[in-house]
Amino acid sequence: MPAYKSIEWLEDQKALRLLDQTKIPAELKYVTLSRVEDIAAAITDMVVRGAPAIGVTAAYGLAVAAWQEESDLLSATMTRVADADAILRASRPTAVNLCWALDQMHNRVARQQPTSLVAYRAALVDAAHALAREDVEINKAIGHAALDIVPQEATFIHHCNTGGIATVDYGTALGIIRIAHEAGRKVHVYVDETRPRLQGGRLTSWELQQLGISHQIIVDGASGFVMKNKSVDMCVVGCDRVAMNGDVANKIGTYNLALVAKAHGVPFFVAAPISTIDPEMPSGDQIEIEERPASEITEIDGVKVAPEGAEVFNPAFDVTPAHLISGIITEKGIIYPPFDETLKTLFLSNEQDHE
Ligand SMILES: CSC[C@@H](O)[C@@H](O)C(=O)COP(=O)(O)O
Repeated sequence: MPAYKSIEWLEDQKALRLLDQTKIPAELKYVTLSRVEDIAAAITDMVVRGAPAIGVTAAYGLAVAAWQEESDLLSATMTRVADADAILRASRPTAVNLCWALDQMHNRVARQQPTSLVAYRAALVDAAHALAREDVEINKAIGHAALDIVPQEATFIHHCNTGGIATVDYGTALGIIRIAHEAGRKVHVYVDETRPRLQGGRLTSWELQQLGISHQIIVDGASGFVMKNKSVDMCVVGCDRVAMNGDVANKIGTYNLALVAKAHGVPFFVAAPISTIDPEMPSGDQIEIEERPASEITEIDGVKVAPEGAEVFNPAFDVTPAHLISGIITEKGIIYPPFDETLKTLFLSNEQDHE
């Protein structure tokens, strides 16, 4: 059992404790944050990362903001929380979970109709706890739904990091692998190292080690060779946003992996909590793709590896078109192409569940 918590509310300090993902695997280090500005910076700087994890972190960020307010006025605290919302919403653009979690916080707190500061702060903390709890349940449900398609002996290729640290626990795509392993399936994972931040080589490999799951790190460019020469049963990846036509935004390199999978006839599955379906996005073309600093590519651990002055284009995500996706695995089951109608139905049923 992993002995770490990705995200933890410290009730005595009214603060959020995050596992610092920039330090793994060298160190298991936590940061304690009691200012919303620091929480937003932790999201931007990827101290915490992974779509569900940043959603839940932002949710707790609102609770932190409510305690940061020094006046004992409900109205001033609500203004502080509204300001915090704007800061958190702008911390990373691609994962829809961030905005979804913030919207959920407001809806859930409003349903409580808190009339005192004490009740308002408590409602925020309770709503964030609920989102955190639900995240774990959703991930387990995704993993169990996938058992139907995971063979008794299963070899996966996995991209980026979608595990317990990218969520509150279990993970989405990595949760599928974990639950298959726990269910007694014989599992092996080829772990895309995932340039430039090495979420695979640093984080996924570390998580799989803790879980005792057989795996080998490969460079991103090796997936074609691996699919050609090894027997790969399926690719599983996570996602940051699902458009209504089934296009999916995920870590840069996911699209390449999907193309290679198509070329080799390897099924390509996306693990997606229903909260990642974005009704505002008709297709992947409208999804905002975050661009990150050049230094992520030109430097490794602070050491320059590119020529001085080299220009860089560093999109952090790409969009995999629906026609390359074999299925989307959600907490309510696996959906298959064409995705449009099923995505609409799933999204609406999820809305009703949260009313
Ligand atoms: C369960 S995590 C799903 C996605 O957020 C994950 O695949 C991913 O692309 C993470 O990107 P990152 O830039 O590391 O936050």
